[in-house]
Amino acid sequence: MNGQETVTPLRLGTRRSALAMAQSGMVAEEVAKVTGRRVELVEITTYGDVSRESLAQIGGTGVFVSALRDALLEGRIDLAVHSLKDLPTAAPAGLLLAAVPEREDVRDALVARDGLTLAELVGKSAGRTVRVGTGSPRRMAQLNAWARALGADLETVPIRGNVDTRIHYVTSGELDAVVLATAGLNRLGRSAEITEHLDPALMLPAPGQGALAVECVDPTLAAVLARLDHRPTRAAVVAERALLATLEAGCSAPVAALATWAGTELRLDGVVGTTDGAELLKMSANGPLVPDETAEEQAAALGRALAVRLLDTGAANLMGERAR
Ligand SMILES: NCc1[nH]cc(CCC(=O)O)c1CC(=O)O
Repeated sequence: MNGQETVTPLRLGTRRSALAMAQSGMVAEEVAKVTGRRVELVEITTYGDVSRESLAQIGGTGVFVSALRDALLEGRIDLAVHSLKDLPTAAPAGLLLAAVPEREDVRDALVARDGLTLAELVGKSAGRTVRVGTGSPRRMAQLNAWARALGADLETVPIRGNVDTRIHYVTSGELDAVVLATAGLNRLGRSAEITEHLDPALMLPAPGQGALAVECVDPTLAAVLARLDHRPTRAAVVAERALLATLEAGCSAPVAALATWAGTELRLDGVVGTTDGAELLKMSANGPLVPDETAEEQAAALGRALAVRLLDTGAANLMGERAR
């Protein structure tokens, strides 16, 4: 007996998808190490998992998160693991973002037929439309903008579903390629199926992509879970999410954002566009971050400032404009 069996295990709430289970399993091991407690996974079905409607119809990626948050607030679980990019920028009162562990690969990945890259697909499909599956307006906007600039005959096809379902569109021959997050494929041990890692210059990732969020309610538990926090990752995603939150208040066009570190400088790239790729606005900002207790607020200020510049430069006029 090591004594661990006598204390109640921590209940870690997770979605049931293969990706969520893989992510939660990894975090559970780390949580067990820092808390010295056993961790059991509690599977929670979210509306996003059972509905086949498009994410836009059912209210965005927040549908994956709200059932887990309800379980936390009702005390049915002690902590929850989310993909940070699915986490709405506004959190209900009482929830603590206890840890943002070190980020995985941030890039989007192409899984294409015959091992091809995007450029090869377009080059080898003369006279035929290249069909690329993605349900993400952000990915559609950037793929379509890329194709327009090249005069390439490419069509984005809205698809949804888990990683298996999406890759099956390619293996079945229905689509030429699909775009997925590299991080998800890596965590599932399926990186070998990636045929191209898309350069962020072509396909800027979603705010928070590749990062996880560990949420809980109990401040004592949060203080222990803070040992899983990776500060450079947290500052980066704080900047990206501040940009997203500010843009969400000003327009509803697709948004991409990526903060990267160069020494003590945080560089933030942002993209806002129209889904058809006819307009794509790209801007970046740099901030030397002082690594003190205000680092997160400095990162957030960088994100808000870039969002305001994007809005002033035309993001507010893009399709889907909201009154402001
Ligand atoms: N929108 C669903 C979602 N949420 C997080 C990931 C991947 C893992 C990550 O970005 O951390 C995915 C799948 C995808 O975009 O291919």
